[in-house]
Amino acid sequence: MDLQSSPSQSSPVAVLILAGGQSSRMGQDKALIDVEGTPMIRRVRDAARAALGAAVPVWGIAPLPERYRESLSECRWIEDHYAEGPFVAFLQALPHIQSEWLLLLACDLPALQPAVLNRWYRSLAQLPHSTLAALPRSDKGWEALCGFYHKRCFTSAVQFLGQGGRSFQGWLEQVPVFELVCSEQEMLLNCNTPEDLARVTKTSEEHALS
Ligand SMILES: Nc1nc2c(ncn2[C@@H]2O[C@H](COP(=O)(O)OP(=O)(O)OP(=O)(O)O)[C@@H](O)[C@H]2O)c(=O)[nH]1
Repeated sequence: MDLQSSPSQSSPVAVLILAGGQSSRMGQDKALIDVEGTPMIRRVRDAARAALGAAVPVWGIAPLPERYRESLSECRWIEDHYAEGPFVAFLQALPHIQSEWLLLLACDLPALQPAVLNRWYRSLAQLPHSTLAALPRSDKGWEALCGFYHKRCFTSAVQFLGQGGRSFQGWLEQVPVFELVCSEQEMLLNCNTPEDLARVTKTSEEHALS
């Protein structure tokens, strides 16, 4: 697996959005579904920018980047040559992004709260040097696709890949991860099914009315 690239200019933090996979539970490409009139992938980008500043570099990785270019124009796209899931996509993107911290986000997180992402980002400066990732937890375990990774994690992630590892959860069991407090668990909702989508739409309509 070739993980080389020409590195970009460094910045303290960047955002990486994952778009790809099968969307088999949704039955159509989740990234492009409108929630409150905005494609889900753009909502994710907008929340990240609101949290980290409009100038934060935003990257996307997808097997077919052209599918998303219109919805996410001001984004640097990387082609995912393997389409072997989120961990392998993340590893392909890391050599392109030289920021100290990377906020990794799935494209199917329509309820992200910028204030929470901002609070998490500000907490990173206090973490021990050994920390490679800072993530929230849910009852399913680490929320690997909604949190921060330090650039030092690359070596360990490549080693894990070399041992045949392909899953975030397996890798995260082996590295120092800091738990980000998340009492706002509703923002971690992955919109995977038409039922999830109906719930998100109903919640946003209720907020609009209140
Ligand atoms: N670039 C890239 N992103 C992926 C890949 N597989 C999944 N993703 C993204 O990872 C996130 C989580 O994906 P999942 O919901 O677990 O999987 P999915 O294939 O999209 O959906 P299902 O078929 O319903 O499981 C979403 O943002 C997907 O777009 C992949 O192979 N490459």
